[in-house]
Amino acid sequence: MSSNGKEQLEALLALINDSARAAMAEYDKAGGIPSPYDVEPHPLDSAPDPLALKRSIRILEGAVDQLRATLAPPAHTLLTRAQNYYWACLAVAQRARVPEILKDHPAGLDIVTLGEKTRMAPGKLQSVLRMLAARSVFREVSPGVFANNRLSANMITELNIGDLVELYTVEAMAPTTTWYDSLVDAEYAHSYENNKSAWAYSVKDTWKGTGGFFKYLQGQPARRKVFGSAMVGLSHATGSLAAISGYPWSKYKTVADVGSGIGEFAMKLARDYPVVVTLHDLPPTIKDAETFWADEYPEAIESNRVSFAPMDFFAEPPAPNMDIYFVRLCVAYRLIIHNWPDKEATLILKKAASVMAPHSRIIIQDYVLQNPNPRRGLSDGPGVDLAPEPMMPNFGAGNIKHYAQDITMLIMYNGKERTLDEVVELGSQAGLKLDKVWDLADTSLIEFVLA
Ligand SMILES: C[S@@+](CC[C@H](N)C(=O)[O-])C[C@H]1O[C@@H](n2cnc3c(N)ncnc32)[C@H](O)[C@@H]1O
Repeated sequence: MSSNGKEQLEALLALINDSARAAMAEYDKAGGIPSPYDVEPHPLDSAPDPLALKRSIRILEGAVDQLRATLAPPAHTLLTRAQNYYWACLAVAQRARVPEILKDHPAGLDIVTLGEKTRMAPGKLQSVLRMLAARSVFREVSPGVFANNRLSANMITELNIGDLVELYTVEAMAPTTTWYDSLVDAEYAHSYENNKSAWAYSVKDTWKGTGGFFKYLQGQPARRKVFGSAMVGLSHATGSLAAISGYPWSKYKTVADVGSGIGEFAMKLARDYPVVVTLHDLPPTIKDAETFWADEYPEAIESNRVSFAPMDFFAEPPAPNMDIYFVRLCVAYRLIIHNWPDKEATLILKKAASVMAPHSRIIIQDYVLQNPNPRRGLSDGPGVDLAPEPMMPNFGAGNIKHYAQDITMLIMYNGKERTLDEVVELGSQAGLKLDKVWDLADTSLIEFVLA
């Protein structure tokens, strides 16, 4: 037992106090400090890159979790973690569109009316909503009467957080029920092929197609729509739009977004900078992208600031920059490399390296996993922060999204999140060398040039 336990807990308490006050100051600057009983989103909820807030929350959540795990009886902690039905209740509320139903009822709706509107038994729905209200999503304003609050109201803004919740609680959670079976199955256990993931195992008796999750999605227009929309929410929730203001895009003219999805990031980029963007993705997704741009930003199509180039990034390189005036080819990979095991990820990078000009850069935007126990005094790499003592150097639960996303990638694709060293190694296999890391608190931009 540590003799300086008291000192360490006092230090954690001080970190909690300081980081909470720093977070309050950020809210104060942006329209006022929120109350636990707020019913509307705060202006800062939709800010694209609240970096300072995220840096404070990373310390606050990490320190609170360490303090709770130290002081609570272990059996209590293990039981509450094992009984984490929270995600399943979120899935029910989102799929039943409860936040939407409550939107025009600020005083709340009784559970019988909610049951009628969702076609559910009132008693069952009440258990779901009570569980969520106990963790600050929805508010039980009087017994059996539920209203939206700031968190549930955030599920119905144009940031598509509701669809993000649906993607993670439906597609990504379903395979966890047979995850262990896949980990010990003779055919699946030791394979890192994309089509031998825990997700592939979970659908092997029901889906007759071949390939992994993305191949499956191409034949599922409704689920593909949720996926495309959820990526907008993911960009926001991971703060990845910080890449728009956190990188000197004005130095560049052309951006090929490989595995662009519907091109929501590229659209924001094209609105903020005079860049010409090329979207690369599988053919059905590129069709969805064309519709999305025609609806949202037709001027970019009319002025040829966007082109839609269907491709398979394992089979073909991205479009080489054929306009010789544009000497810098910016090839942006966003949230893509983590979907793939090392062999495939290297192949994607090699294809791009083969068409790079000397000034071209490859930017990988991803979480960078930190070694949980690096020696103090040694950073994980240029631009990667370490947590203050006595926190775990990787911020522990303050960075839990990174480790959760690592598990999501493993379950869905046999992919993974990587440490900086692992990403640099992938790059070097593809003939690239690291130029710079841009730490955006949640994600990082890892910038490569030709070796
Ligand atoms: C996680 S999503 C990321 C989308 C977008 N970059 C973003 O950050 O919102 C991965 C994308 O890779 C695309 N993709 C998967 N396999 C592909 C392949 N073989 N060739 C091209 N695109 C592919 C998917 O269709 C999907 O749009």
